[in-house]
Amino acid sequence: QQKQDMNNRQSNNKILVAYFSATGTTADAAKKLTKATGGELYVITPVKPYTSEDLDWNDKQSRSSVEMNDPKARPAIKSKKENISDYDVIFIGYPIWWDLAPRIINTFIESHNLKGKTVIPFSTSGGSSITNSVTTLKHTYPDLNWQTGKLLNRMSENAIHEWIDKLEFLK
Ligand SMILES: Cc1cc2nc3c(=O)[nH]c(=O)nc-3n(C[C@H](O)[C@H](O)[C@H](O)COP(=O)(O)O)c2cc1C
Repeated sequence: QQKQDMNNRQSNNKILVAYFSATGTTADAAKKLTKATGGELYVITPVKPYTSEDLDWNDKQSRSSVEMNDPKARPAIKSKKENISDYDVIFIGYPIWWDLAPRIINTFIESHNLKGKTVIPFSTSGGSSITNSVTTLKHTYPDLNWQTGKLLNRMSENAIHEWIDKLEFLK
């Protein structure tokens, strides 16, 4: 039955799993999600990779601190996803930074036309919930069709499958 569902889903929706990951945790979650959805994986790559110094949240002058303190910061991305118009459903994954999505997620969203698509955030964190980051994204981009996001901390492939199977808009 599950196999059947997957096949139906693939024929009805084209799914993209786009993510940014600085240290690999969100990348792992994105790969599991890709398997569970039958979607295509897409890495949001910064032109300038984040070093461990860049990620030092104790340093107010670190790159991540400076970017997150500036709502208008838009770190450049290496490339745009071609043919984004082909996709119906876009998962967007990111690590929680200061209770928000990293600014590079804004760069990704603003570089592509996501209007009319179903957009589902997912993230990993050190313990914070995804809620505030999703509220902020919804507020910043009210014209997009946002769905409730999910924190995928330490989630198994099976648990991700269970979540996916409950999403009506994927059916
Ligand atoms: C600059 C920075 C800020 C962070 N802020 C938070 C936070 O507010 N809450 C939290 O739970 N974790 C926070 N974290 C931890 C990351 O969300 C967590 O380690 C995440 O899984 C990293 O994902 P990645 O390996 O895909 O980059 C922060 C990490 C960094 C580097």
